[in-house]
Amino acid sequence: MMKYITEATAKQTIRIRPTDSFKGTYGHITLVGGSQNFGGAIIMATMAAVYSGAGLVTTLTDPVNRTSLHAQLPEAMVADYHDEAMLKSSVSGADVIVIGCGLGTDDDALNILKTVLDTVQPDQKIIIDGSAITLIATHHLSLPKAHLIFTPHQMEWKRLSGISLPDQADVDKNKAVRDQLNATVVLKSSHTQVYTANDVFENTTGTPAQATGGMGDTLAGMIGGFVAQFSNVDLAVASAVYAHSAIADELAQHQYVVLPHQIIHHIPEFMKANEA
Ligand SMILES: NC(=O)C1=CN([C@@H]2O[C@H](COP(=O)(O)OP(=O)(O)OC[C@H]3O[C@@H](n4cnc5c(N)ncnc54)[C@H](OP(=O)(O)O)[C@@H]3O)[C@@H](O)[C@H]2O)[C@@H](O)CC1
Ligand SMILES: Nc1ncnc2c1ncn2[C@@H]1O[C@H](COP(=O)(O)OP(=O)(O)O)[C@@H](O)[C@H]1O
Ligand SMILES: [Mg+2]
Repeated sequence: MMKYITEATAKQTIRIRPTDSFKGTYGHITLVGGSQNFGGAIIMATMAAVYSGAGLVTTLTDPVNRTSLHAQLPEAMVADYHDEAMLKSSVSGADVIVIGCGLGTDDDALNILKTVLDTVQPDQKIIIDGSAITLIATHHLSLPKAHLIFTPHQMEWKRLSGISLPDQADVDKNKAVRDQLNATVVLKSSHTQVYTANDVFENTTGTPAQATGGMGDTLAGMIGGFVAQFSNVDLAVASAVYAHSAIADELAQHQYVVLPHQIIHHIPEFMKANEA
């Protein structure tokens, strides 16, 4: 039976911070992505992770993106994703990895993705978005033992699952592929659904004002931030999906279009209003 993601989901998840805590309490995220052409995607994902409250954030990207990322977000550490030793150690040191936002699909991107998938350990959580999903589908890459969270839009889900867009309305078909992948699947659309081991949740927030490039990159970073901080992974994913679109709904009351960076700036306020 379909369950719904509501304000109650967010309030059940977002916790008042204990006084006796420090940055290590809130998780270390490593994000990997941002080719020379798609730097904006990894900047939005990184900002979303930091504004969601992740304790420590490291971004591995093409060096051409370093200055623009730091100009917006001095809080993030940045390294070159071509440096394989650095890539491996940054992945090993993370609680949560986010890969694929603006990664692209060329040979460099494929090699970087393979290195990350080879390095991930079973106790880690990895959010697989955008180009990383396309690469896994195209090259039939095998998946690591880890907590896998895929965040496909409908075309990416078609590439990964083989399910046509009309057939994606069939929850049982999506579920069957989720079971094969043994992953959490966030199937993004105007009514985003979250497939977990035991449940299917449908989001109740969202607006066509969100239909703009970078919106999914922002969600991937938010999911990373929520999963890094809140121990129930399914609730953390569902709450990030809810918050991303609830903030957009609020802004869309007065705006024709809502930009990803505008959502990002409102995350801390949303979390404060819903902490419990
Ligand atoms: N500023 C930046 O740096 C940005 C960087 N980005 C990065 O770019 C990379 C590629 O990601 P991508 O999603 O743009 O391309 P891709 O996977 O080929 O999908 C496009 C194809 O799928 C279709 N399609 C798409 N959505 C659909 C849907 N919901 N339902 C149905 N169909 C849908 C679409 O159809 P069409 O629009 O042509 O009708 C088209 O054929 C990725 O790494 C991402 O992070 C972007 O985030 C933008 C901002
Ligand atoms: N009409 C809509 N209503 C609600 N949400 C939408 C709508 N259109 C797009 N979105 C949301 O915007 C995001 C788009 O993700 P994606 O296609 O990966 O964007 P990008 O890769 O450009 O960042 C998803 O979270 C999706 O749910
Ligand atoms: Mg995307």
